Amino acid sequence: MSLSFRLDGVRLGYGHGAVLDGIDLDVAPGELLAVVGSSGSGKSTLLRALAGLLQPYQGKILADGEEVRGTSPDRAMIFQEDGLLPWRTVRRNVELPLRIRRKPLDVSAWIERVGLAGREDRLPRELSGGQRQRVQLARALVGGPRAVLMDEPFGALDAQTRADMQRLLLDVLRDTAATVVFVTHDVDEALLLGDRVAVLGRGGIKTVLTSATRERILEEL
Ligand SMILES: Nc1ncnc2c1ncn2[C@@H]1O[C@H](COP(=O)(O)OP(=O)(O)OP(=O)(O)O)[C@@H](O)[C@H]1O
Repeated sequence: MSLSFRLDGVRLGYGHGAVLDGIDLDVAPGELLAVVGSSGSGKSTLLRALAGLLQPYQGKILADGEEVRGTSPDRAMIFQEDGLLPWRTVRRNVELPLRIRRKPLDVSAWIERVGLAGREDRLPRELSGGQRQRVQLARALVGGPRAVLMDEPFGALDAQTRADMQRLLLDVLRDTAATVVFVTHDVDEALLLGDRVAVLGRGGIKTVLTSATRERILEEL
């Protein structure tokens, strides 16, 4: 069920030179890979490429051995902010992946799972930042994706809400088989969530740490 990724000699950019080059990376099925790096190091760029939103200039990106050529409902994305459709209620935002796949619109269990029961009919602007990220989490998982790509999803939240969301994420991921790539600039978040931690810098992946410590990550950053 969970997806594996393989990047082989990947070069990524936006038409004016490479942002990342020579990227070789394997992500195992069911793994949670945290990606850290300073601002501008290319974390979002890497994630966009895994999502199929950005094609490499060179090299290959494979998902379960198949080249990634565009987006797929198998690979759900969660953004830091503005990931929801502002004119749709909580329920109708969460239903979206099911509508696209013409599946039954059975979302109540996920809305309850993320702690939003009773708020189904609210619009995103009527929710707190943390609640909006709960909606994104439910929407990402409701269709049973094989991978979830998360771009600093808790980066704009206060410390307590962020800690609550990290706990919720670890909890709900136990019920899914999804592979997760989680981008953050927060070393502690990467340590808490990641099975492994990839450190980006100087246009590439500096290292992938299997048993990461705070000191080791800070050394590499
Ligand atoms: N759409 C775009 N068009 C042109 N250049 C871009 C685009 N998106 C990002 N870049 C450039 O690519 C580089 C890497 O950006 P990216 O957003 O991947 O970094 P990041 O590590 O996610 O940063 P942050 O932590 O600040 O979000 C930056 O130099 C940025 O200016």
